[in-house]
Amino acid sequence: MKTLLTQFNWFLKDYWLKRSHFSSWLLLAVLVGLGLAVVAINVHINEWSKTFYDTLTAFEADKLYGLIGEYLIYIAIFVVCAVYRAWLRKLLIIRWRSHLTEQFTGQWLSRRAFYRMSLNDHTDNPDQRIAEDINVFVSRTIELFISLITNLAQLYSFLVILWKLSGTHTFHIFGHSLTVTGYLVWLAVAYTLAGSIITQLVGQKLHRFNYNQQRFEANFRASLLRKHDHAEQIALYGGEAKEQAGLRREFQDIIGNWRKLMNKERDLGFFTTAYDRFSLMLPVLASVPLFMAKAITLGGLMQIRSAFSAVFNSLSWFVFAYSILPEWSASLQRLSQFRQTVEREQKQDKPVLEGRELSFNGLNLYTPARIPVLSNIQGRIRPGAWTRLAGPSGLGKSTLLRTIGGLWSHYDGQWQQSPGSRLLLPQKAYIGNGTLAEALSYPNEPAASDAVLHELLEAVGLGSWKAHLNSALNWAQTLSAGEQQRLAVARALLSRPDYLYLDESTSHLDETAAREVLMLIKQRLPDTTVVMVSHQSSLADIYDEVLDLSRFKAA
Ligand SMILES: Nc1ncnc2c1ncn2[C@@H]1O[C@H](COP(=O)(O)OP(=O)(O)OP(=O)(O)O)[C@@H](O)[C@H]1O
Repeated sequence: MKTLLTQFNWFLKDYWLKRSHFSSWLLLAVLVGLGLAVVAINVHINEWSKTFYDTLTAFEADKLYGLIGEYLIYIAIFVVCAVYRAWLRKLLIIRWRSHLTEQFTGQWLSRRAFYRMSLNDHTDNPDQRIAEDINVFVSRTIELFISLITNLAQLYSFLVILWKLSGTHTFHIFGHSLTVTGYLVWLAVAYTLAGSIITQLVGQKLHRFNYNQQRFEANFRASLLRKHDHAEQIALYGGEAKEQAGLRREFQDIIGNWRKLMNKERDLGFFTTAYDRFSLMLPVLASVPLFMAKAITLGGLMQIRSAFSAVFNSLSWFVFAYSILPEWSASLQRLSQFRQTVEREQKQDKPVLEGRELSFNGLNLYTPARIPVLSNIQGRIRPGAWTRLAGPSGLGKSTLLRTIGGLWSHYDGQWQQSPGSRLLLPQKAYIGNGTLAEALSYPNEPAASDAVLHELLEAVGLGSWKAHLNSALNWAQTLSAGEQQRLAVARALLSRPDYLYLDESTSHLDETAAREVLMLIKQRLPDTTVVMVSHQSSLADIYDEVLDLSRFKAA
């Protein structure tokens, strides 16, 4: 409980205790005000119903018009308050959610936390945390808070009314007499409590089935998405039948659980529907003794009925709120854990030691599970030269490139680099959505003129795509693997880094094309220090130096 409060406190401080969010406080105050206004109107309507039914029974037709007019005014105010309450609540939700989403995505994407988290299998899915949990947490917090105040006010107002209307009554049961004050209040409390306990008991299994249903639906969706992402490979293998069988199997889980869920809901429905329906008549039946004794009029009976129903609804809300608290606290916990993981990963970001050149002095590399990869690496990379990292597959060449590229933090010992920008081109370039000009300029916005980009495309061998510079195609699907590598080289030429790290970045090109592309880099970026990994042995003359990492293989 204490941790939950501490976690919640962070979210309060982060948004609600900042001066800049004063307008959200105003919004919240208006929302609470509208909720209280709705309660006040309900109280008036409750009093009105007594007068109205008493007027009816007294056949005072001339008074009816005035009463109907009064009712229409109440309804008009009620409608405006209720509609704006829902509208403003949504406005407040989207404000707080925007702030948190900005905050979470910003933190997650800063200091490479997102990259390190992607290396750990056990880290939560960011898509669920950022998209789903923030939404659940924000909506539930606001809904719970506002309805708590409104329901407390409604409960108090109508309990007072019901208490007054019940008066003190003496019941005669089996020869005994029992005098009770406010008996309708006790009846409402007992009826709601009994109903809620039975609903909880019958519906207990529903939670599990609902949870499983969401899980199975998510699995099915993810599976469909995988087919979309790997459409080409599946089509090439002719794996359609196998995939359909897999989808059918996964959908069977949905069907199986759905059946269990609908049966359980049916069982619960028998009780809850009867329970709700009966709650409409119960106060009438319970007031019959007062009515028969002429202690109350028909108007009084109707007033009791509506007051009872208000008390019943408010009490039921507390039970409902209690049942959604676990969902709320689970989203709060998951968000807090995600936030703490991001903070921890950000702290892993190690500052680069500045020196005169790129050099290693007893550098030890590990896997995220702390298994040694390379130990005690020594050496220097000559500024402006081209150095190839050599060694057998799986030795740790890419890991070293990731380290000097600023991605890998699982190391100790020392390495240093002279100040300057760096760019790492992996084997497979990332190409997001957008135009070819945007893909070329990534991660910056296109700043170069079309003429410059046309020339660049021509230079890297993508001249045939010049006409499509401003077309938004699915470039990751459209360009061949080799063309994607050419595009990555074009990006490097555009951004002109001081350090360029090439991790098998020409592996999809034939050796002549690879040589042309590398020579282009040499020619256009003569001062850039290049460190590369390549298995294309015929390119040996391209490098000035070779750093053989085999001797640093971890024991
Ligand atoms: N994210 C990771 N989690 C666990 N182990 C990893 C991770 N990344 C790399 N490794 C391990 O570290 C070792 C070195 O991998 P690395 O990719 O650096 O080798 P490499 O020399 O570049 O190999 P190749 O020439 O085949 O590309 C391998 O045993 C690999 O399994």
